[in-house]
Amino acid sequence: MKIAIGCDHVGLILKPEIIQFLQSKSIEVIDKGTHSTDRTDYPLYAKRVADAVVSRQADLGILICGSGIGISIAANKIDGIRAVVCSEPYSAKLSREHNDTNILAFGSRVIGGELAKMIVEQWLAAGFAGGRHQNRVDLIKKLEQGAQIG
Ligand SMILES: O=C[C@H](O)[C@H](O)[C@H](O)COP(=O)(O)O
Repeated sequence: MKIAIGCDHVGLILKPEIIQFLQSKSIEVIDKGTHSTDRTDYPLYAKRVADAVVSRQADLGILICGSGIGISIAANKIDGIRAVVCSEPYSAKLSREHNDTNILAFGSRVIGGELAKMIVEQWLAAGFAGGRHQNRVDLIKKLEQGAQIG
C-alpha cells in the first residue's frame, strides 16, 4: 500500500505524526510537500497528491490544511478524485464504504493528532461496499465527464 500525503503550512504541524503513523503500519508514504512553515497555497499540494492517485503512483491520498476544506475542494476538481474532509472516524469509514473516496482530508486547526490517526485508521480499514453504491459512484464519474444525468 502506498499513500501520497500533502499539506500546506498549517497542515505541516500534523503531517510528520501522520507519516510516522502510516510507516509504523508498513505503509509506503510519498511526501508531496510542503516541507516549510512559510505561508503557501493549499491547491498546489492538493494537485500533487491528486495526480499521484489518478496516475496510480499512490493507492490513496491524505491532505492536511487548516480546516481540511480548501484542500479537499481543490482535490475534488481533479477528474477521478473523490476527496472527503472528516473530523471524526464514522464519516471517514462511510466515505470509503459508500462513496469510494480516494483522498482523506482533515484540518490541523480542527482536530489533534490522536483523533487524526483514529480517522486515518478507520478510513484505511474500510473498503468500498459496491452494490447499490456502485451506480452512484458511476453517476459521479459521468458528472466529471460533463454528461447529463437524471
Ligand atoms: O481551507 C483552507 C485552509 O484551512 C488553509 O490552511 C488556511 O486558509 C490558511 O490560512 P492562513 O493563510 O491564514 O494560514
